[in-house]
Amino acid sequence: MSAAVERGRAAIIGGGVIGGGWAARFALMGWEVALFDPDPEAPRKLAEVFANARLALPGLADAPLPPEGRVEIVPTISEAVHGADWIQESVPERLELKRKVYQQIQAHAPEAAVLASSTSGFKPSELQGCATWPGQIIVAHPFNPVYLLPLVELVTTDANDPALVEKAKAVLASIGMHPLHLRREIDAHIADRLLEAVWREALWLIKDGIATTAEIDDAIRMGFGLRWAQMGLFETYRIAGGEAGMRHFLAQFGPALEWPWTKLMDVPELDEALVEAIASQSDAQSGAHSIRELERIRDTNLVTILRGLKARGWGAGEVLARHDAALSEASSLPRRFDDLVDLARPIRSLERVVPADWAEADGRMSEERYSHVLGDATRRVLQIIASDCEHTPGGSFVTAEIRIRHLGQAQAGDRLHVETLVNSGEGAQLRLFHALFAGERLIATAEHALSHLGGETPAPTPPPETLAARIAALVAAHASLLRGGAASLPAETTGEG
Ligand SMILES: NC(=O)C1=CN([C@@H]2O[C@H](COP(=O)(O)OP(=O)(O)OC[C@H]3O[C@@H](n4cnc5c(N)ncnc54)[C@H](O)[C@@H]3O)[C@@H](O)[C@H]2O)C=CC1
Ligand SMILES: C[N+](C)(C)CC(=O)CC(=O)[O-]
Repeated sequence: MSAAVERGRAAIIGGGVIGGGWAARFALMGWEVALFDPDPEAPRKLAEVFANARLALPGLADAPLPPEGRVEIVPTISEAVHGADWIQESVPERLELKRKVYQQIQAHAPEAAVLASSTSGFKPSELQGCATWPGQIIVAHPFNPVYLLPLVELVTTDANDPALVEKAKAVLASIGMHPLHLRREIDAHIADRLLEAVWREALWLIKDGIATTAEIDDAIRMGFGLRWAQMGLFETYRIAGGEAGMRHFLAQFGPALEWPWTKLMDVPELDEALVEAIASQSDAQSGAHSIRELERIRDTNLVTILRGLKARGWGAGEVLARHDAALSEASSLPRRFDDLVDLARPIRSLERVVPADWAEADGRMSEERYSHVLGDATRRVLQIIASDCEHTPGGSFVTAEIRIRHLGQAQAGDRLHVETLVNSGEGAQLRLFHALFAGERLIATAEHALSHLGGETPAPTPPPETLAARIAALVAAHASLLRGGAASLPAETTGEG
């Protein structure tokens, strides 16, 4: 679904915590962004959100990304929404303000644009109330940080054309999100209902002097919060029921629901004393870091967790894996031998961004990641050479030797690419030459020697005829580049400098 969506133009109305996150997600996924916010501080805040988002979001992908879209802060709503395909309203949570803003938006917006609200609590029918075109308005409720968390609750009404709803789902999936379409509208949607329940109990625990903010956070992050990151409530409790599963769990723990464990129905009064207790405990817990520092810590942790889930193909990791597949499909990197239109060019064998969790404490990409990236480039070249060919069962190339020459450094968030030459292919042996760039800077070269194993015997054997012919064609085409200095490879990389 996601590969089919054209990148378009997003208008972001309100550029605070949530609007800034939307702007970053759209722009980093290649959309043009126009943002309107009357706050004179909005450009500074937006620049800081973008700096953090650039370190975090692109590194979620193990696939080539589109170039970052242009971002413009404009002085009026009409300029922001002009020509927009998607309009995301993220102004403060006040119904009258939101309705006023829709009047202004709809006086200038294209009728076909989706007008989505980030509201945490209002139902779409309330937002559609006095609108010029109620059918254009939906709820797309994201989670902070919008540029990393995939969930977006999509809430619609009968006033919305099903085609507009499908378009909304496709756009959200194309920017790496997981649209959860609610069966019907309800105050505060699904996730905030759950969050509010936990929040209310937490406020009571502080008010009653049972726990501090730090202790409550430990109770979450050392235990059930970790479980919830990968399985939800029900799958987790199914396992907790033992071999008899959910029925046994309900029989054993269901009666507890009637015990006086919860204060859910009572709302603690948020009086001065409670506000002071929460705020001062929170200062003691986390005040040593600025909010931007906390955001960076949170983002790196989330990137690490999400990438772990992606490696397992589970939960939010499945969404990331699907998005990677769509990004790869949409990229211009060669995948098949026929994609090598001009054999006499180096093969563009990798494009990716350095993820936050690949960096040392000072931000530099750690040494083992050079081998990782260059290994991925080798794998891609081997896939290209072997594409659409019949394989000898068990036949494959294995690494015999890798020599890496370090020439510079990459940082978290840097865009990497690798250009590869095939420098020899005698018998069972294959040698590749990689040049690794961070942006335009050459940061490493590598020689990768491989042997072909035939499958039936452990001894190296020449690859099948078609593969051997392709390798020979590439060796011949690349020979002059290796001798004379490739057009897109600096002379020193090919040993001619
Ligand atoms: N903060 C959160 O954790 C989440 C908030 N939301 C929802 O997102 C929306 C925005 O919330 P936040 O970003 O947290 O608030 P915020 O206070 O950080 O940002 C709101 C922004 O809107 C701007 N603004 C005010 N009037 C405006 C107008 N007439 N036109 C354009 N911009 C205007 C403000 O200058 C401010 O920059 C709310 O509906 C909220 O419920 C949704 C998910 C999470
Ligand atoms: C506190 N909140 C209701 C604004 C939270 C959300 O809406 C979602 C989130 O990011 O937790």
